[in-house]
Amino acid sequence: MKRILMIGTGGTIASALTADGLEPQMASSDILHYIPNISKFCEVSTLEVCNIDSTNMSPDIWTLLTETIRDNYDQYDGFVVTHGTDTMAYTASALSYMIQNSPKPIVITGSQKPINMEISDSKTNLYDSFLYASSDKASGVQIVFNGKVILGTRARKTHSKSFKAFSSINYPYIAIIQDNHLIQYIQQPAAAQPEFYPTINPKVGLFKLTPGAEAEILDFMLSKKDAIIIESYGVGGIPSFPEYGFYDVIKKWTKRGKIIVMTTQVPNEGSDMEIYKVGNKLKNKVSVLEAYDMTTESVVCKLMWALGRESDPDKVKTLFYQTIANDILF
Ligand SMILES: NC(=O)C[C@H](N)C(=O)O
Repeated sequence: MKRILMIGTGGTIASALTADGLEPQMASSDILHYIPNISKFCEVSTLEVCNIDSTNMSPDIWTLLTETIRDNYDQYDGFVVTHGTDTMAYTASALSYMIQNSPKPIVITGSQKPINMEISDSKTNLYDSFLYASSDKASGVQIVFNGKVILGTRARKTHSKSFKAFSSINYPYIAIIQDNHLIQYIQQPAAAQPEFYPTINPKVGLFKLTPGAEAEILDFMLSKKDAIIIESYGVGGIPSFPEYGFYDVIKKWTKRGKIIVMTTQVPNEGSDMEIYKVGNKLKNKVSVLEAYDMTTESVVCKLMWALGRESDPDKVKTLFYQTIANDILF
């Protein structure tokens, strides 16, 4: 019998309807009562690190989650974290960098409808998550949702209401679960022991380009943060007319040691800045990094992890381009 630790954080799966809308209220032990059949294959202990709508998720809670899993690691065979869907992809990315090469599965799940509603995806998602966390083939960090197992570094919320809330970006599903049967397509590489990195640097920001966007705003953001991700268009570039001022702002702050990563707002296939002149100059004359096939969620969390370990831009660059949990393969 597998021993699984269920860690509650809140979200719709733990929510009840109040006069002001849905609010997380249920403890993990209450949620567990809805899926008695899992006792056939696992024994579950429960705890909560918080009980929040995941809109309130923070890097401090990621540290707490990492420490909780680290402190309980030896006592359990796997972990199920219940979480709101809104920032679940960020937490899946964060845990992929903060807990690396885990031989034991760390599964994150949640739902689009509360567990006590007549029509809800909660019970299936939870049951599937415990099934996956109890599998000998599972390892590392992943989201289990709507019958799909998505690598933590590749998940993105792509539907705000329907049960198929998550997609796997630029990477296949690693497994599917159909009628309680697990079909494992890809096994994650794991080490004998995981590495835990509970300390991260949260001073990472995101600047989304829109026609008319002002370099002044980017300048302000770079004055406040240690790293900025620019979510650009297409395969990547920056408005290049000198009067726009973007090139000068980027040059000024990279010279001062700030990290700038270019990524794309296009959901699939990633960046390739060298294709167009608007990106090429930036890539080759200024030391701007590039996200390639990584998700924006992973870029945010990878920078927090890398900046938590190093401050020298060359060392951050080396960590950034290192493939971790299959996050960058381009
Ligand atoms: N489906 C959900 O869980 C959404 C909720 N607002 C949350 O992220 O906590």
